[in-house]
Amino acid sequence: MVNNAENTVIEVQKLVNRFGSHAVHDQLDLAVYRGEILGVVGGSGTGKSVLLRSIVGLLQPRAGIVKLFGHDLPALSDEQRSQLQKRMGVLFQKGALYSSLTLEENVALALIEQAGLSRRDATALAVVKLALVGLPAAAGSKYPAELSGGMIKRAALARALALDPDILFLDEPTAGLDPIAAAAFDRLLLTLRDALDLTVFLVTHDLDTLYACCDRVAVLSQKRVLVADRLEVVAATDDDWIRDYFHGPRGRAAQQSAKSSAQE
Ligand SMILES: Nc1ncnc2c1ncn2[C@@H]1O[C@H](COP(=O)(O)OP(=O)(O)OP(=O)(O)O)[C@@H](O)[C@H]1O
Repeated sequence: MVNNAENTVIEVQKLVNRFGSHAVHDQLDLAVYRGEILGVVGGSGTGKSVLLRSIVGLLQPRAGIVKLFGHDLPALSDEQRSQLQKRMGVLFQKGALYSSLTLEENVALALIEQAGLSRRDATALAVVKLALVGLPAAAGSKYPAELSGGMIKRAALARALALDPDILFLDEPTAGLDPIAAAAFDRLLLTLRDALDLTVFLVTHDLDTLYACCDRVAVLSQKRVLVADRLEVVAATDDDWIRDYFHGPRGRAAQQSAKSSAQE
């Protein structure tokens, strides 16, 4: 697909975010295209999560424009904004499931609160969503504390997908998972993107995920997007952080592992 204005689902222009005197973003530009998995990387504190929060409307930027599906969020009425926000699903960094609710109840709650479904319908749909992310039926009645990190991430993903969003935002979904669970999550993400025609905004530190899943990678540095392009173009960019990240021992291992998988 050719990336152009027609298939741009997120457009960020001249974004400025600041906390007190600490500038996080200054004139940041970024476009996200329909159907892609965009990996967002950068050193710790470069503002990846703040960017995510600005796009989904959880944080009011100091300046700049954030357009979703061509609509400028602040220009919309509350009702229009809330309709648009239903087209986005978010999986936050810590999974953020309610510990006092079972997985089924966690997913159902999103459907009750955001789509106004009855408890019965919401529970029936929650069962489907949990199956969609590959969880066994028995997991639905379990509490988060009873499950592995990988299963919790899947349940949080089921909740992010509860309202059938067009865009999925994931904040470090494989953080804290062992390599096998992380690779399984990567494969699930690719399958779901294709099956559900999703666009994915993926904040990650995980080099294996970048190689396994991402169509493009955006690097945050010096308060802006330094480069947003295919992985090989990004990895060849002349920048100290990029060199250390992509060409350090972990970067080389991830690249090697991606090559071996492609040959299998
Ligand atoms: N609500 C807030 N109030 C004050 N400062 C904040 C707030 N949210 C974020 N920051 C600051 O903004 C900067 C960027 O934070 P952000 O969480 O986006 O970084 P990040 O790139 O996602 O980092 P990491 O990779 O470590 O998760 C950090 O210095 C953080 O302390």
